Amino acid sequence: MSSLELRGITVRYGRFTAVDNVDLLVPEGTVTGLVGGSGSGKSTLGKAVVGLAPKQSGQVLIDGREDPRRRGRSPVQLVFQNPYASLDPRMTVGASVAEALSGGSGNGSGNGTGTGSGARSGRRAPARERRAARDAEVARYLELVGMDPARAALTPDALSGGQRQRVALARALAARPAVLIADEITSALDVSVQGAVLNLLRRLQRELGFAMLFISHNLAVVRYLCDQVAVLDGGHLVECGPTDRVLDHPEHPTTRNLISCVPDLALAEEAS
Ligand SMILES: Nc1ncnc2c1ncn2[C@@H]1O[C@H](COP(=O)(O)OP(=O)(O)OP(=O)(O)O)[C@@H](O)[C@H]1O
Repeated sequence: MSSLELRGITVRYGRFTAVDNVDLLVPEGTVTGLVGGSGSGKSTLGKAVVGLAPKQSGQVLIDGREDPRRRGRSPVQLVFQNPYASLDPRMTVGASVAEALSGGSGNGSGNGTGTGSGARSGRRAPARERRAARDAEVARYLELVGMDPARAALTPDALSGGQRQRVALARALAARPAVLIADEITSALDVSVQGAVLNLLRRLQRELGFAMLFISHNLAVVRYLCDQVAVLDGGHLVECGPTDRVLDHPEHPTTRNLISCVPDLALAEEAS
């Protein structure tokens, strides 16, 4: 299990500061919800963690170490809001997931989901065997996210939004992340499949034990999924604490304001 620690992260777009000196710890194996109004800097902070936003200053630490790349790849995976944009339309589902697998067959590292079928003896297996091992591993990741492995041969245009988001998750998990950043991953989906994807994410997070930064507008979902909540306002982290404490007894006016916009949570707070 791994932790994610952000120290003094600042992101500027030209002269505009989108994220200002943010410190945040996502303890190992736990989920932190990142909430805030529109434009408060949530996505920018998530992108800065994986180097997709221009970080002016600050450090991203995994298990206390900066940039601990494994096999040349980042231990942090980001799943975007839009499953239609996050997959290459020309690649089959199987090829997409296979691309994310580290070095072909499993190495038994990371979250322990590898097959262990690689050439540890030093002898390189014939191409046919390597392909079969890779296909088996792709099938396992598709099964992990509740998809029929027979769909590996399809391209994304043959899938529904919910199925595409499952493929995007399978792809992220195939990279065996220590940390997953989920940026509004259900907001582009039909309400009827949002619950299924969230249940899946909760189950996988518990089973595989990765740390997760869960970016969301939806405080009810944050309550369901997150151990702690961090609140952004104008690029500043204004409040952070255990989920029940922050949502039931908010200390900052921004948090109170966010809660007051959700009728059920506002009533729960009034009743407590
Ligand atoms: N590439 C960019 N260039 C310039 N400004 C940007 C860029 N990306 C984001 N911003 C600005 O940075 C601020 C934070 O944007 P960000 O997308 O991180 O907010 P957010 O909290 O994720 O909002 P939302 O919930 O609406 O997605 C906004 O004012 C936005 O306009």
